[in-house]
Amino acid sequence: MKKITLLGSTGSIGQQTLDVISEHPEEFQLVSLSFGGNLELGSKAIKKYKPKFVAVKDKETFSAIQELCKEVEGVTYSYGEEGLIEAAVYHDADLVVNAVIGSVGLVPTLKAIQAGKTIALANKETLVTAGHLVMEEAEKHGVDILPVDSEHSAIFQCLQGENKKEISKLIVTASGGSFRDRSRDELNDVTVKEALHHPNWSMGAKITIDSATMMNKGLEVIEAHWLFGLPYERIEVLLHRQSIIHSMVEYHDRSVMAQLGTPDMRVPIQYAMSYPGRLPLPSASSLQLWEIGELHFEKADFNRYRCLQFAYDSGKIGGTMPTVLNAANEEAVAAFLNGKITFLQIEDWVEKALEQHKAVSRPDLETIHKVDLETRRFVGSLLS
Ligand SMILES: NC(=O)C1=CN([C@@H]2O[C@H](COP(=O)(O)OP(=O)(O)OC[C@H]3O[C@@H](n4cnc5c(N)ncnc54)[C@H](OP(=O)(O)O)[C@@H]3O)[C@@H](O)[C@H]2O)C=CC1
Ligand SMILES: CC(=O)[C@@H](O)[C@H](O)COP(=O)(O)O
Ligand SMILES: [Mn+2]
Repeated sequence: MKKITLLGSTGSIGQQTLDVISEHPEEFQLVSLSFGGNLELGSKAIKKYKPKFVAVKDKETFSAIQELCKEVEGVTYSYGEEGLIEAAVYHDADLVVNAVIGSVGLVPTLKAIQAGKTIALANKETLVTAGHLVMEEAEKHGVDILPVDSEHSAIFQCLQGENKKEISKLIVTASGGSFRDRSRDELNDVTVKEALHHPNWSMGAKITIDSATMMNKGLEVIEAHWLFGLPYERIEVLLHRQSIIHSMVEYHDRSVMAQLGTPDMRVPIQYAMSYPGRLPLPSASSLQLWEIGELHFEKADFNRYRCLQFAYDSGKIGGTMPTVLNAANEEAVAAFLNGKITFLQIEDWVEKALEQHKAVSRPDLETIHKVDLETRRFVGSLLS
């Protein structure tokens, strides 16, 4: 029986992680969870899974959730950043599924690693903003960082039993997002509703917008760099509109390994949770390639998807540059979702934030926090 902590339990990945736990009650027990402010889904999970520890975003939610779940005995509640960290290091858990959104996931991940927990990582912003700190800490504490992101899970699966030294390149597939069939000129007045309509995946709002700008793929290139230790020159992005091939690895004999499946995040979530073994998932659809008929591929266009170029450039510069990329993008996406800026202004804001920053190499946690905050302030000032 693996004892699980789930950070971000009310989100898209969080809810699918709960589905996986429900499919395998004899394999997984939820002992600690966190959520932000979604009292409906939060209380439902507490009543069903009866965790021992619950952390929420703020004091108001902290009071409300205790009232809503007063019949569930033996639960300790907490809130705020400290609460999220307490949930992450909860003593009885073996594995932490980090499914929070944004760089708020960084410190809980570092603390969970220091507490010796295995990490199933969906929260890619953690690796983008401070990948070197996370990987160093994982190495130091002998902790596995298991990818949940579908592309990285695919690569990880293609690497099983292979020698990493024999990899020639990683091929990360990209759907192209909500606006893949529109030209740049047609993006001037797209709406939030249109942007939130991903062709293949049902996901949280922020990642769906990232997918439409292709920043998601940029963040994933940086994520792959840290998880698999390859230089950016050997990480390629390939447009593949069906999201059936989740990513590939080319070895130096030119053999290419791919992982395929219907787009269903429960598969990579469960693989990270069951690793090194596999568990059945009968409710997932079986891939019928004859129904799909053809798989489609295109070269990634860096002029069309400027955020992809920004991500490669930031990753190659390294240091605090990806921290700026991530913080500026988080702020810009939130502003777009709140109707304050247009879709194309997202990339303008990110570009301006990157231009004004002088990268600091090998930043410590304090520097990461400082740069993250300064970037958010800078980007905020672009509105006024
Ligand atoms: N969705 C997907 O299919 C995929 C997602 N990912 C990655 O997984 C991560 C989660 O994505 P997704 O599930 O879509 O996101 P969602 O927005 O659906 O969920 C985010 C979760 O984090 C919680 N949360 C938000 N802000 C805070 C905060 N400040 N403090 C504590 N908790 C907070 C939310 O709580 P509440 O809602 O209660 O406020 C919610 O539980 C992201 O990094 C994303 O890039 C990767 C691959 C696929
Ligand atoms: C499901 C998943 O892992 C997402 O990151 C997904 O890949 C988004 O799709 P695109 O960014 O390829 O549109
Ligand atoms: Mn992905």
